[in-house]
Amino acid sequence: MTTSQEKGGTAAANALPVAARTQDVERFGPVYDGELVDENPPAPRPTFTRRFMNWWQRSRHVPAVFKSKHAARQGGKDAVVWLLRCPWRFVGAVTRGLVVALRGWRRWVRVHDYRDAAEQAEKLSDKFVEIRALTLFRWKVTGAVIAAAAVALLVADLMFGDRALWVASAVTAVALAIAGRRKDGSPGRKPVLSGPRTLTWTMDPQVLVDAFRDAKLIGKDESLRLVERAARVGDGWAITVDLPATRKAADVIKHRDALASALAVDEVQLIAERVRGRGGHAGRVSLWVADEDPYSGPPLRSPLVDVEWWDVWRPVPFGRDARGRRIDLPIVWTSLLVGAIPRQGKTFATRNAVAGLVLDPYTRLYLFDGKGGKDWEAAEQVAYRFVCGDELEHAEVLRDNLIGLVAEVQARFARMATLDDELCPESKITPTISRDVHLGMPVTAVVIDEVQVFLENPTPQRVGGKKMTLGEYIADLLTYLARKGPAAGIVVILATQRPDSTTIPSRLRAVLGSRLALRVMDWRDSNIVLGEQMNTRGYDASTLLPSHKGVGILRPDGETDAGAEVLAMTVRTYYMPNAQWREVCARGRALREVAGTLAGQAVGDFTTQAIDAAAVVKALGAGGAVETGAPADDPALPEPLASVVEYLGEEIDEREFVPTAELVEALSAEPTSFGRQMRELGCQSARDYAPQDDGTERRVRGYHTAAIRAAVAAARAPAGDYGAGDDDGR
Ligand SMILES: Nc1ncnc2c1ncn2[C@@H]1O[C@H](COP(=O)(O)OP(=O)(O)OP(=O)(O)O)[C@@H](O)[C@H]1O
Repeated sequence: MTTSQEKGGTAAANALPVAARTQDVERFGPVYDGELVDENPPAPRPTFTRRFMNWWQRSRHVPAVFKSKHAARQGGKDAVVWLLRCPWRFVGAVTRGLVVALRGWRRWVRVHDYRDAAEQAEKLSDKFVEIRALTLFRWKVTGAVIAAAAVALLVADLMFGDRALWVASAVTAVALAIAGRRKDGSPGRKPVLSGPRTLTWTMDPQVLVDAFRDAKLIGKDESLRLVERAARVGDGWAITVDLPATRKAADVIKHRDALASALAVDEVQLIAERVRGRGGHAGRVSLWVADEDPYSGPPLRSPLVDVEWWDVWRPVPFGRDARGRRIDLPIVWTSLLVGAIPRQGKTFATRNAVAGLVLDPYTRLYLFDGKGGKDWEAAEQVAYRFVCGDELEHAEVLRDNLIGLVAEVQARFARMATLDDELCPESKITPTISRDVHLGMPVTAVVIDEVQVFLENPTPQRVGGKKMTLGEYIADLLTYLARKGPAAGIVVILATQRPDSTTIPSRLRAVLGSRLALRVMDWRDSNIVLGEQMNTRGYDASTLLPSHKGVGILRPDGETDAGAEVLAMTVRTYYMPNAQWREVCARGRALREVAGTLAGQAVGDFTTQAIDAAAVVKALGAGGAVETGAPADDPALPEPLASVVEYLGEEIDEREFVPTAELVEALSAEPTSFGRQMRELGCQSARDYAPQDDGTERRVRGYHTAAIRAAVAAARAPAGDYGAGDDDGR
């Protein structure tokens, strides 16, 4: 995103439908013009010059300093620093050379090599007399050399004066400096640095190479290639390096903490990212080392507080990364899960996303607050439905509204099927459809804070002849909405302080597109929010600090400013205290009044539409078959997948991991061909912990149920079916 927030506000305002713009909108806040861009392409250079410049820029033989003004400036600075440091480095090298010379002489005079050899051959006592004689002889040689040198110096002094002494001293110093110059693998000559090495490595990239070796990210004989030298970026230093061939940048990200330790900085200060796309490859890493904890400053003010209105089709300002880069989160066509232990900023983070919806008058909000506090109170004035509380009656209202929304999804798909291709090209809602009040399909968000309160409700229900708890039914409804709703403009946003596998069933998690994990208890909880195996890829929200309120790991669904290829990033969410939140909500109401879109509870209308409950149950059955366990004789499922699904039954949703040994035994299958067949069906085995008979846990080979479910979905769903994703396969 290249325009500033204010520009964004203007662009968004221009996008307002004519109906809304022609009414009396009271404007406040500055409105800036867009950035001027020179559209005229530069005149092409003569071919030879261009070819020469190309060669010059790419040639390995041309030093980097001659390639750009920036590099030349940096090179000049480096040269000055080098010159200033020269005298100190020379003194240091001479001192180290002296130590090396003295050590070498000591070893020689004490006949260490001979002594060691005799010791190893266990003949030390036999050789004792010989060693002693040799030691004595070497002492005598030393004495003779010193005496000869002293005499030679004296004679030279007498013959040539002080000059001879100076020349001799200079030659000795240079010899010692050469002996004492830094060389890898020379014992006693490795730099031992104290304190953070951030500054040191910017001066001497060898320190960075050593850190990579110490962190075991490269081998002892391997080195790094500098792609971009250390430069100041924001409040830290950035550098881009190429790893040796076959080493992977993903491993550096995974073992970031080991590298942080080797560089003697806190891991929150070290940001390691892969450089992808053009100019990047699997072995190129960009490192940024912050001068201090980048998340410790004063809270960040949300840009949404200062905009007149927001277009919800644009990613919503969500926070900033450690380097201060803005992170915007796409809201439409996806869904969001926020998980964290209490008091880490879950509600505030969720409010950031919801603020974007509040500030777009063409959106509809269903808000359910299971906490029952005043965090969401202000949104009541704009919400189509607002429910606050954790009693049975509140859970029932939620259920009824979700049933209504499932019916609404079906109705929207039916209506979209009748629209012409120009208005609705892909059976998906578009900005034009969502803003056409006559079509009645506004972007609608179902926001549930503390969703676990509702999902754990044990009240028995009978749904389509099947017995289940109210919580399970709500989970099924939410799963349907998160799976089918986004294409119809219905967005699910859930926040929970209990991100465990029993509270949020995996079938629901698997269809939630974006995830934000603020601090959680352990890596398992982190994986539950972010997706399977994310800790092994270097993303573990349990390592975030308690003092880092509002800081979390975001795994976005779709492209963010950090790029579509970025798997996840640590983000410090914007802080919108209650006063600002109230302001935003009041503005949202005013905008809806002007646009004529204020509806539902906000205008005292509590009526609900008549719903065909049987159609909803049927829809759930069709949409939920994959998650709730397939019938064994399902003809769509090939073997051995069908047998695996039959064997696991309901456990396919309840368990995370099934050992191969267990499956092979239960199905009486031959292990090798079983593995091959599963692989062919797109179900890869993995290694993970599984409980043993003796109560311990051991890492064994097996299948993650998410992978099995994904393979089931792939085997069943027609190509391109929307939402057939899983935790990792998104
Ligand atoms: N982005 C942020 N920057 C700075 N401080 C924040 C941020 N977000 C939240 N906080 C602080 O953290 C506190 C807890 O936030 P919040 O109420 O959102 O937590 P929660 O996870 O929803 O808690 P609970 O689970 O109890 O509802 C807030 O009072 C606020 O002071």
